[in-house]
Amino acid sequence: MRFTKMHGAGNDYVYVDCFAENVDQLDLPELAKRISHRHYGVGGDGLILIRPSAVADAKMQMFNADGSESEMCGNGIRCVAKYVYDHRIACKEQMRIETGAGVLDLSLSIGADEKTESVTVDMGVPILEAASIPTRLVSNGKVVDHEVEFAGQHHRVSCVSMGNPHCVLFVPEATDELVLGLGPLVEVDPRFPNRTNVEFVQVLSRREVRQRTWERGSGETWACGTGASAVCVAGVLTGRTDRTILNHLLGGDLTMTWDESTSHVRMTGGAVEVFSGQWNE
Ligand SMILES: N[C@H](CCC[C@H](N)C(=O)O)C(=O)O
Repeated sequence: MRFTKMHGAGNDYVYVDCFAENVDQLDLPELAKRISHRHYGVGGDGLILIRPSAVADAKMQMFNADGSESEMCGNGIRCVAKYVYDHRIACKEQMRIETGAGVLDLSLSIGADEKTESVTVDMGVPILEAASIPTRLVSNGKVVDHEVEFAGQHHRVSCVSMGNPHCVLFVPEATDELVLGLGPLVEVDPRFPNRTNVEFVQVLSRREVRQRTWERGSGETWACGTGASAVCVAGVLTGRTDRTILNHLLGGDLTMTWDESTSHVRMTGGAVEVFSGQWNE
């Protein structure tokens, strides 16, 4: 089976082109675990399948490194768009990609070499109702700077779904103790029935933040696009940041806007193809 390694802001996945490869007989959660392994496999934050779609130019199916499936991946969808354009599956600078969180619109910026340089994704309208995220932190309404106790410590959290669940904590500094210590506890806290992705965010100014991410099913990653979207929304809801921010993640920067008139979140960032190979297991 041929695969391609790609990353968006250092959030790296193993991509399989299912326009060319047949994966029907494979145990996909098991394949995701093995191929993502950084010592025994190709190495990555998970596995993303680029599939034909009946309603869009392509369909993205995404698995975390632990084999669990997620609805959406913001860095992944930019890479899927780049692959679809650069490999001439659809030569369109405006394309639509189907995800577990609906069909999203993407706009590609093409370089002089005829390859995709950056991609803007319309991430849609964030989901804020607690039951739909889902979280049981409150019985109804939004979770915005809500005081919560995790392992005996008090924190303020804001919860946003971008199709997948996020819990955002604004902190003076995103330390290892928080990301690697608290992150895994929040991920599996029973008040998040589907588990959750966790973002630790330092506000640098009203227009600039620094984010570290503990991802559901993959641990710390170098970037998270749905997480950056959730952070953009949470920053506005809590009055900390403007509607357009530059988000510095460990592996690169993402520009985020929560549009006031449409309520849609837009994300712009790079997408990089690193290498291709053949998986022989
Ligand atoms: N890194 C991805 C998100 C993966 C989310 C996944 N860990 C989940 O279980 O929802 C992003 O760029 O949006």
